[in-house]
Amino acid sequence: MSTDAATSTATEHLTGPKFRTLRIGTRGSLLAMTQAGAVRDALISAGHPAELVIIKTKGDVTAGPVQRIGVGVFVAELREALLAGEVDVAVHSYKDLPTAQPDELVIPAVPPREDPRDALVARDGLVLGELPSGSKIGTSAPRRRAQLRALGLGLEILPLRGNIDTRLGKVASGELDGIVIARAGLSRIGRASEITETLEPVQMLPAPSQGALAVECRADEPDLIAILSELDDSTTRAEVTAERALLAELEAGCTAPVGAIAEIVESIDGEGRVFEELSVRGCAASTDGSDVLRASKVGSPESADELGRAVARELLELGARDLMTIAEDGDADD
Ligand SMILES: NCc1[nH]cc(CCC(=O)O)c1CC(=O)O
Repeated sequence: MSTDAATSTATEHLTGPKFRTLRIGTRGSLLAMTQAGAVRDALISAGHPAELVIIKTKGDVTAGPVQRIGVGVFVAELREALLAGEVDVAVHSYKDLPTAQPDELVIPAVPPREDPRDALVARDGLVLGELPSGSKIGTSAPRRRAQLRALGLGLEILPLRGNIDTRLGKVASGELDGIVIARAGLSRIGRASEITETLEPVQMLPAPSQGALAVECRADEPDLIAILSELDDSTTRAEVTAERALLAELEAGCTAPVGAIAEIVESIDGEGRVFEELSVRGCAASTDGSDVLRASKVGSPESADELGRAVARELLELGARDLMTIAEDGDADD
């Protein structure tokens, strides 16, 4: 650790026997506050005083498409606050993080995740199969748009942004017949009852690491890293590691038409012993939904990273690179 006076002032609360109240940086949206609040409560329960500090990000004040504001916009300013020592901990929706991790920051905890699947919220309690051809469905993720189109239901897919409440409001007002949205977000803010269908991964693979949180801190704080590690869930960690490795191997970002789900499953060996395996499924799509490639593998949870990369390489062999390039050149405006 540096002997620089300013640095020791900023970190002295970490070097004593007890931490002072940990400052957790969060965006101000209801979802972000709920997620960071859950981490705060878990820390307090484990005996570590903690409080929330709201950081306003450009993503919260701009209504333009995510592609135009830039990938990672929801993340960058939280990280700046962390690096500047304004907060000790940042809580992110893991799927919003770029795949490249900055050297100065680490993620000591991935808490148990919510259901990673996507959900349909449609008018009149309708499920996908009941929506008439031409129904207007809102979603902003190229991944969701591509997979919806590939279902061949003749749905009209429209761009959708804003916080969860705004999005749900477009179904209630009749502007849209339905929206597709992460189930986890709805559950966390207590509105899962509005879901009319939870989409199975065979229809719609979620975004890599959807439903998971990343609890991040500076890399040079071993005491804090040890405390945050208590919140880590090894199952979620293995699943997210595989999904993120798949995304990284495809060299794609959080707005790419890439879906992935990794799940720890129980298998039985030749002698009847139960053991855990990691199942990984992935897809790459063109935004227009003309083609969705899929691949999957099952292996050891210890080789989560390699398993995710192997599924990605299979997608690349099937032509994923060309497919995703078509998507980028085409209408990727939402
Ligand atoms: N990209 C926005 C975003 N980031 C995290 C969530 C929901 C919570 C999660 O997936 O962990 C959402 C909303 C959505 O995709 O519907």
